[in-house]
Amino acid sequence: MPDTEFHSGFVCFVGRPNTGKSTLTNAMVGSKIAITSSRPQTTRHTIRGIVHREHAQLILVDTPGLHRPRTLLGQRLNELVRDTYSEVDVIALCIPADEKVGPGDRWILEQIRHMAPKTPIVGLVTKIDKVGKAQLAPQLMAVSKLLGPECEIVPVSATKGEQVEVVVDVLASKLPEGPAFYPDGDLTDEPEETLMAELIREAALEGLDDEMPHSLAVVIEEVRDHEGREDMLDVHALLYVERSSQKGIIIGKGGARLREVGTAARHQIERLLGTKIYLELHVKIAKDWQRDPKQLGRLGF
Ligand SMILES: Nc1nc2c(ncn2[C@@H]2O[C@H](COP(=O)(O)OP(=O)(O)OP(=O)(O)O)[C@@H](O)[C@H]2O)c(=O)[nH]1
Repeated sequence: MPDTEFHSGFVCFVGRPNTGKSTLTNAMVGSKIAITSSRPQTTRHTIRGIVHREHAQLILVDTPGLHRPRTLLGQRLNELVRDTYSEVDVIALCIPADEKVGPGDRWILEQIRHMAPKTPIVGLVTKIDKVGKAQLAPQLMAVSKLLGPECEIVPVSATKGEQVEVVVDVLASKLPEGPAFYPDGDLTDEPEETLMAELIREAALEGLDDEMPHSLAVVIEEVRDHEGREDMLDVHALLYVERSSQKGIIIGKGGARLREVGTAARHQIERLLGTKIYLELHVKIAKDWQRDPKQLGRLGF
């Protein structure tokens, strides 16, 4: 009997670098990018995109990268990663069609199994347009052998749009039954600016303690074409904090930290938009902005 229930939930893509996770995310989401400030309180994850279909809503979340812990900070990060993996409803492990299954894939799988033993895993063999059928068949078998017989394997090409809907359907089938978390119409208003602000905010909070998140707001002041270059955008953003001590923390000694934040955020935004950007960040103090309705309005809350 066909399943006519609506399914909704959280999905994350994992895999070695360059395995096609972002490209597939974009192919699934299309032009719809989530307004992350409206994320449900049930999740602390950054939402990369929301896939709306008649029968399902998939919320694609970002997961911090896995790494071998060498320090206390490393351990803490891994705890965060563990929480993320165990909170999503399905994990999609991406392995390219044209690269042999290797120790990197096995290590990632071990980590996932260890951190989220109950979360279903789906194997995605990506970039299938790069290989012929003769090469694809053994790769599907190799991935199936890696994951075990209980896991579904889906071949896909994000760039050619082949099998993308099959990926959506298979992932959707692993999600719990339930209503959509987000209304359809929520997703398209100024998605890029909101997401840019969120990526900058994320980069600025990297490694800081729990207090700062509530005190930091990011506003995109201006986005325009870079003079003389069609392939580049200028983005000006303001980071609002509540106290001068916080300003110091964000900026760092001699501005070093802010420069790192800028670089990290720029990479993320360039990846998202597919264009080069010139990112300019300024930090301002807006005292008690959280409690001041006028300031809140200005900051877009
Ligand atoms: N031919 C082909 N190339 C692809 C496909 N999907 C991704 N690529 C290319 O593979 C490279 C890596 O893709 P990404 O989507 O950035 O990979 P990623 O896993 O998100 O990479 P990280 O951010 O490093 O983890 C890019 O050059 C993509 O254009 C595909 O379906 N076919």
